[in-house]
Amino acid sequence: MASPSPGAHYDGPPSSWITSDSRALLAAIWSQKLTALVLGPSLAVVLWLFIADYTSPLKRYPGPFLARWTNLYRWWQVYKGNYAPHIKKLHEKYGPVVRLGPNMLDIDLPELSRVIYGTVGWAKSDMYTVNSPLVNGKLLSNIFSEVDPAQHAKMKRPVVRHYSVSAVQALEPQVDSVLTDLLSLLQRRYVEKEQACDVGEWLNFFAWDFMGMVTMSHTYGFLEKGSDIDNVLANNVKLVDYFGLIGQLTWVDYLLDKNPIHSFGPSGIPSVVRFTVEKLTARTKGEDKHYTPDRPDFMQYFLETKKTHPDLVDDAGVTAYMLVNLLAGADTVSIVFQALFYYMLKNPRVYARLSAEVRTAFQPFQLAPYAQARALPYLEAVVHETLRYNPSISMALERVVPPGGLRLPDGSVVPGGKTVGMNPYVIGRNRGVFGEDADEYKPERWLRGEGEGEEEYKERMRRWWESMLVFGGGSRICLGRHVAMMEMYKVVATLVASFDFELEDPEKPWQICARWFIWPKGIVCKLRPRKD
Ligand code: HEM
Repeated sequence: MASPSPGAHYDGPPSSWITSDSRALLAAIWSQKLTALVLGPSLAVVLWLFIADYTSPLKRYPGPFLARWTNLYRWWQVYKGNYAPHIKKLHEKYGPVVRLGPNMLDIDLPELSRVIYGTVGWAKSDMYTVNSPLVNGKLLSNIFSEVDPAQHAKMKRPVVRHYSVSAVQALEPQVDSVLTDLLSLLQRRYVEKEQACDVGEWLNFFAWDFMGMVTMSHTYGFLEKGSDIDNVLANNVKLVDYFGLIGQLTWVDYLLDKNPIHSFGPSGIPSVVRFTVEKLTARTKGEDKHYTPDRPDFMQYFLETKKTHPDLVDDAGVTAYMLVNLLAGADTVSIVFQALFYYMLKNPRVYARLSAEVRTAFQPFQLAPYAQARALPYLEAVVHETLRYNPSISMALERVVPPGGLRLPDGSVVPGGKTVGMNPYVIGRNRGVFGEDADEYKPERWLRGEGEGEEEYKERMRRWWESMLVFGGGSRICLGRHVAMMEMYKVVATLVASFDFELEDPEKPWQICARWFIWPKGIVCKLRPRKD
């Protein structure tokens, strides 16, 4: 019998070599090997999952089955785009504490908001680091994304005074100039031409141009163009969605956006970055034609900070503060505006009462001064109710439990190192705080009730605001909340005093996509000159 020589063709042993007995034997050996190969690791994984679940200190907290083992459950809910409403349903099913991941609890206990957001030592979770780019191998955090409380305090200290009520009131002329543009564009394009107007889209253009104006005395030009420019708005949605999605699986960020070989992350908004840097360069060279010292803006405030805190703020720091303003302040306000117009127009009672109040105070096309607008009680009620009912943020504001743990009202203790968070949407609809009708849009709840004493009313308002997390809380509370309030009061009062609005199809609901933000779409209206 010739053995096959190296390199020669070999057809295998003659079939007569393999008897049926040896075939059966071979098959048995292979099936044993396969069984060992497949079943062994599978059993090990199942055992590991069982042990991980059994020994987890969070095992007592209820939640969806898959969430006990993987954050993919949360990722999937974000991906589906109905996050906040879904989490609310989970709380209705499981109670105030829901386990949303192997190490994460979503908590609907407003009485704990002061503890989680208002006490020292509660760091933001690593979800936020997705928001910090990797530069030369180091995370470049910003005032929103920094997770270390001490580092965050260093970033906040130099700029916090520029967001105070008085600093913000000094920006009012900047608001007026963009508001004037909005009014005349709506008048020319829609009222005079009797065309249906996608009000949501225009409020979004306004919110972005407004942030450009208060930040660098120059708009990006969305209103003038009447559309997106360089895909800034579309890419920004991708950027924010990436944060919401990959924030659930932070390690994936190192395979995608922070991949050292090639980044697969979202493209970002390079033209906005370029525009911001150009404006800053022009200002520092004294060549900025749009800036006059009698109309301050945030860039000027931040440049002052560079002088007062040279150890903490350089040009890159000024650019970062400006960019965070744009990214944190445009979409958030735009979403609340859109929700306010949608719910106001869906509820004729609300629209009638608001327009009666506003029209008594302001003439058509009069730019409502902030001080006067915020003195209108029903307008205030509508703004507060919209913030409660439809906060811009759809996800929990995650924090890491400090080493001492978190004691829950049932006596259990969530150990240090675990992640907990409250969702502004869920908390805003908590029946224990806002009443059995918390799921209804009803601005009247913010007015003083019949028979309610002044002190009692003030105490209720204090309690409600303390519970609501629409602007976050404690040392990480939204820096721009006074800016947002000024913008909302002035814009709503001015628009409602100027035009009659009517939904083009009152039966057609808007569409929302709830990931990190609750993106609205489809608020198409007929606009007419104000009748009375
Ligand atoms: C209705 C509008 C707004 C809403 C609902 C809102 C909401 C929030 C929330 C919930 C946080 C805290 C996030 C967390 O703890 O994870 C936050 C932080 C922040 N917001 Fe706003 N925001 C709004 C408008 C603005 C505006 C207009 C600006 C800029 C002028 C702004 C700038 C910031 C900044 C800089 C932070 C980070 C603060 C820090 O960590 O120290 N926001 N915002």
